[in-house]
Amino acid sequence: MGSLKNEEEIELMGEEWTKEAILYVNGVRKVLPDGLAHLTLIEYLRDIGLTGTKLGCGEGGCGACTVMVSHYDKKSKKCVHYAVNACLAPLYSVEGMHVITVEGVGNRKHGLHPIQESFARAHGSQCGFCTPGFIMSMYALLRSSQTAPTEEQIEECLAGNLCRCTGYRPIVDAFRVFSKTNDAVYTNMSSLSLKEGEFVCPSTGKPCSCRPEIGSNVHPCKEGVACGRSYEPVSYSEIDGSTYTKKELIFPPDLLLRKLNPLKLSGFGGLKWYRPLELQHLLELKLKYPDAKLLVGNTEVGIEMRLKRMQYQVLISVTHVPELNVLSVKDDGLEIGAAVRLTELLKTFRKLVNERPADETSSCKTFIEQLKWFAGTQIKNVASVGGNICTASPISDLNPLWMASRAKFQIIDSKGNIRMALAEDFFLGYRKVNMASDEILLSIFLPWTRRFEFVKEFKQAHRREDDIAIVNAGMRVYLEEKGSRIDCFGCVNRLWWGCSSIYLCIEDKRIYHRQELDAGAVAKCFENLTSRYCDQRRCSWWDGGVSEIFNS
Ligand SMILES: NC(=O)c1ccc[n+]([C@@H]2O[C@H](COP(=O)([O-])OP(=O)(O)OC[C@H]3O[C@@H](n4cnc5c(N)ncnc54)[C@H](O)[C@@H]3O)[C@@H](O)[C@H]2O)c1
Ligand code: HPA
Repeated sequence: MGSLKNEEEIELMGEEWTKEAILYVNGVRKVLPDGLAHLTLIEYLRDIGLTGTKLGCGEGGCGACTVMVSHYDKKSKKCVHYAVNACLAPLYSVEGMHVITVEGVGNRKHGLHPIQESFARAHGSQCGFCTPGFIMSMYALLRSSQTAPTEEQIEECLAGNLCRCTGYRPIVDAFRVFSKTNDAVYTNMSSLSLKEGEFVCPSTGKPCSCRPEIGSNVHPCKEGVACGRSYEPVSYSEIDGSTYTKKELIFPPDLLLRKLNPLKLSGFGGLKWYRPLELQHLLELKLKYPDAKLLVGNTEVGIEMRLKRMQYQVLISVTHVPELNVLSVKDDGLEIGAAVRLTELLKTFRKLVNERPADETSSCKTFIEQLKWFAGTQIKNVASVGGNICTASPISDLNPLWMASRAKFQIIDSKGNIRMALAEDFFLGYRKVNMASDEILLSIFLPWTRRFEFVKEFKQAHRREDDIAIVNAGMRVYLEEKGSRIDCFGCVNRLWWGCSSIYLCIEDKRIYHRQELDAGAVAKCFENLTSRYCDQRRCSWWDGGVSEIFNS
């Protein structure tokens, strides 16, 4: 092994690595010293006295640690704002960014922010532990929305925040005042949908039987006695921030002008942390440190290091490597860089589904559906497509879909040689993939679906949102003249991961011929498949036959 000096010299070839790291927290510039690579963002925030951000589960599941991160996106020339779990974000991952915590949103001394005020008035807070996280999720949604969000978007942004006191109703009520509510949905309701004695309540906008006394101006709901509601939602104009004296924190101009640098920092126990800005330098690092862990969202590695006590000596954050962030629409499909975040991917799929012929986007639709249940917004904002693929976890919600969609993975080695692997050949077993130690995943190619080809997702978990699958699957139906076939890929109860060996082929030549095809027939076919899994699961599902289905 060469001397430290020689190693340094080799590392410093090519790129000008620097240890200069800065961060803005609630509008205040902080210089991040070297030596903190082992710290998470929440540890740092609480160390500097910002204890409003709470540490709950420590694995990105409860949202108590939610903060908002903003950075300047050179491609779109815009500042982007998003919620993240500070418990998983490595401190240096937010270098050059602006972090806003609940303290930066508002407080009793300088005035509550309208979000906080509405939350308090709706009794959204009880024990208070989860409150900062809810406020920050909502704050990030409002700051990143061009127009008022819909109620669905509000619910979606809260899927990664847990509250064990309120039952969520007061929280949703508190935030509802910021939404674009289509009152016509309620007020134009046909009288047929109202039961006798019911009318549309002017207070709640929903059917109820609390009609005011004739001649009385007082509506019972206004007094908080009818409809079982003690809280009446107030309109946004009532919470106009008149008590909010502090201005909204802006994106620091300093960060707009700042040039990003490749980082080489360190942490406790000799931990090395790199942030290359070019693919070539990433490959060089991988050649030099074959065991280095690549990081994007750290939502898997962070758990491995903290909760499973796994130790890595070299971490390479690949978030800023341009080739890994490609999202390119081609004639025959979509190319997705391995570091593309799931939120970005979701946005792209939604756009494609609107723009392209329906035939081509069956896979895109199924990814949109599955991503709803994948994890909370904070996780999707940072977790990458490649991180999920390379983890090759048997509970992965997306990997069966890549296989069913005939996706191909582009893999590059440290010398720059590129090869392609079919998704269905890539997964070798429990957390094992077909990739050598000097190789990394460069991108994913998702082909458009063909005519008469349909892809569908399936996930069965204990709880609908933000939970680990017991069974999940990706299925493809392709209808051909000579009979049709269904290919199915999936995993069962974390115990088993089959990939190539579970290449399931259930042929149903009886019903599905191209001529007979309609959307209903395909839906029925998927329903049969999924109910088969569910039934099996209910009756001592593993021993009782699921393994048989998967191995047949
Ligand atoms: N914590 C949660 O609540 C939660 C929920 C859903 C999903 N997830 C995780 O989301 C992860 C995806 O995102 P992430 O970006 O946070 O993962 P990550 O940064 O933790 O990296 C995960 C793994 O993928 C490897 N990796 C990443 N990019 C690679 C590349 N281009 N080539 C080769 N290896 C690469 C890493 O070295 C690491 O082993 C999944 O692995 C999944 O476990 C977490
Ligand atoms: N979904 C949910 N949780 C996970 C996944 C996933 O795909 N991978 C690891 N944890």
